[in-house]
Amino acid sequence: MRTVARHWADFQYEIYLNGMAGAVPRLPTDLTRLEELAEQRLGPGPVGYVAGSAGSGSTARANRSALERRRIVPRVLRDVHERDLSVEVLGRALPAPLALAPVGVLSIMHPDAECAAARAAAGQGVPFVLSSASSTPMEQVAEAMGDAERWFQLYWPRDPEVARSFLNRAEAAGFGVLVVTLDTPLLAWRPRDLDQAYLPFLHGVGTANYFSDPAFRAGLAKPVHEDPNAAVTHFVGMFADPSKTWPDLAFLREHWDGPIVLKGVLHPDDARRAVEAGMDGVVVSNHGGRQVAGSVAAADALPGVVEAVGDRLTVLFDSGVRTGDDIFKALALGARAVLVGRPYVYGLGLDGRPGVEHVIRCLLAELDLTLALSGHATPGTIGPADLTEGPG
Ligand SMILES: Cc1cc2nc3c(=O)[nH]c(=O)nc-3n(C[C@H](O)[C@H](O)[C@H](O)COP(=O)(O)O)c2cc1C
Ligand SMILES: CCCCCCC(=O)C(=O)O
Repeated sequence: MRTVARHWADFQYEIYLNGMAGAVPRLPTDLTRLEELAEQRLGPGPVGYVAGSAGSGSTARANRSALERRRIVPRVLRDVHERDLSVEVLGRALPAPLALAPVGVLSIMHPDAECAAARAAAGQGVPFVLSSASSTPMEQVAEAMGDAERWFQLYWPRDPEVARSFLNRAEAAGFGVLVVTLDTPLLAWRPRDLDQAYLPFLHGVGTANYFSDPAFRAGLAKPVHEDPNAAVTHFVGMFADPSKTWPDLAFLREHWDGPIVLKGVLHPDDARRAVEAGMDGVVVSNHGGRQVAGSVAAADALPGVVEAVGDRLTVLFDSGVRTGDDIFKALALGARAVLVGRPYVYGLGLDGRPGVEHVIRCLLAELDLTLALSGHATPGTIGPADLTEGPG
């Protein structure tokens, strides 16, 4: 089950060695600088879609301040010479507690889109979570990844035949974990997209899994290429179903053999219901602040969910992770692993597959060093005692 330990911090030495030969990294190693660079190079439409969040952005800001407010209390003299970031998640041996979050429509950022991001993840051994709303059909992404660890994110289609078809296709294409996103039964009020009237799906971008799906196409009067507008309209009506309730999860359990993880859980009672429904995990997430404006910060919700179900479910975390120390803090609050969204999307936009690799390597090198400098040799020894809450 265990993976061979990788020396993530070696990336630091690689960078310095390259520097002796006159080369500096193509992208900044402070990943918080990527958004601005991406906006300069790619323009406001696509980057506005990626960077944007719900309402005035208060949830996205709260995500950051909830992580920044928590401070690591380093320990010394603990023999951190040999380190191993590997963890077991949902029965899978991962080289580090990190996965790439499901992000739709990656083709707005780079023509190689999901395949480039998926190859980068595969090369680093990090799971890639493919969005239902990808610009590339799931089978093509699977082919790009070989045997590498891949999970499929479901936007639960209104039509059960389409839902069943997605699950069958994902299973057949080797996606091992189903991540069901529950926080987006409707698209939130997102002023940055509204002000630019920019929504790629309405142009048939990010609809590849639907337009390639036999059950979806069976609902169209004409083939997609003959009437693309009708296909888009069908997609908009199909994409999600706000009338779903907890008992509906039985359908997914019935049609998916592997682990099922519910994404977008913030309340301990919802986490308890996930246990009752036979789910395997939850992602404590507020969708990177893109859904409920004024929502609780994901890092503030994490301890309550861990306390409620941490001994019965795998608790994952996302929303606001930008650095290795953010990952450390999420682990200290009880997450088993974290998902990262926007940083890798900016890396993709700026440099394709190498840009995504850069982001993964920076995050994990920084995590490795943070672990060592805080007195830990493995993620397993990190806990709440490693954190304090600083002022403001
Ligand atoms: C442009 C964009 C598209 C997204 N698309 C999806 C999606 O298709 N499915 C999904 O479950 N989450 C989606 N998310 C949310 C991410 O999975 C994740 O929860 C969020 O990005 C984490 O926050 P972070 O960006 O601060 O890391 C999207 C996020 C962004 C930024
Ligand atoms: C109408 C399709 C909406 C897909 C939403 C993708 C997403 O999760 C996000 O933008 O956030």
